Amino acid sequence: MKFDVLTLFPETFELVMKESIIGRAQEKGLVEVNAIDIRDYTKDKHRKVDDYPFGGGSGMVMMCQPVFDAFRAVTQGLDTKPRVIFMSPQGRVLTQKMAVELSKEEHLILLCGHYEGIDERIIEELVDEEISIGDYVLTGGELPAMVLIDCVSRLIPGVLSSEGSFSDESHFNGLLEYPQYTRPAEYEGRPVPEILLSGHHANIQKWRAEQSLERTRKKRPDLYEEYLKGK
Ligand SMILES: CC(C)(C)c1cccc(C(=O)NCC2(NC(=O)c3cccc4nocc34)CCCCC2)c1
Repeated sequence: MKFDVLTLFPETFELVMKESIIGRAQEKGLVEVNAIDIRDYTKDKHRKVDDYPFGGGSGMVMMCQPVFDAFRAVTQGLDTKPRVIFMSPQGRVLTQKMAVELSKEEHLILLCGHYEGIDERIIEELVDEEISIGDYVLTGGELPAMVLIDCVSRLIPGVLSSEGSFSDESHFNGLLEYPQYTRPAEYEGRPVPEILLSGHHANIQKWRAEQSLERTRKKRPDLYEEYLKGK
């Protein structure tokens, strides 16, 4: 899977994307993350990438030319146009189901906005779909792009070393995780549920399944509904 990220802050990606599982996945050649600096494609002698909005208003808007030319640089020579995703508050909110779909792509181009936004003609012409990571105000699309890369990369075979455990991880079946404990068995007088120390694997699995269901029903009734529908 190749991610080409069009951004004004490529160094942010280099730092985050070489760490942890994404870094290892890149070393294994399973995932490639290229941060493309939109500013490298500006034709303006002052390397301008933004300008005042037509119609007035506060803030600046990202201009067409640098983004169009960065896009062309990434896609030139390719026989198929990769799927272009604009990380945007106006997009469909990212879910695990969408991540599974995206993980089947070979090559994704992610576009990150900044300032007050991007010129609409970029969206009309280049963008296939807008995806949001959630309803809150952010400074740019960079963190959302890293969130998308993280959740999609984990789904690529070979990226997660413990592939086996993935299947029983509760988010795989859409439920919240059961409570987790580790040593010591009693911490400052606080015990670990007996069942987990019993060694009865069938009972432990049953208890965990009940805990996942109960927690999801209580904390995320929306996910619980989804789960019941999917059963
Ligand atoms: C109603 C709501 C959602 C609170 C809202 C309404 C109006 C504006 C924003 C907002 O944050 N504008 C700033 C902006 N955000 C994002 O890029 C962004 C935000 C959230 C999730 C995202 N997922 O991907 C990208 C995301 C970064 C600078 C360039 C313009 C977009 C938010």
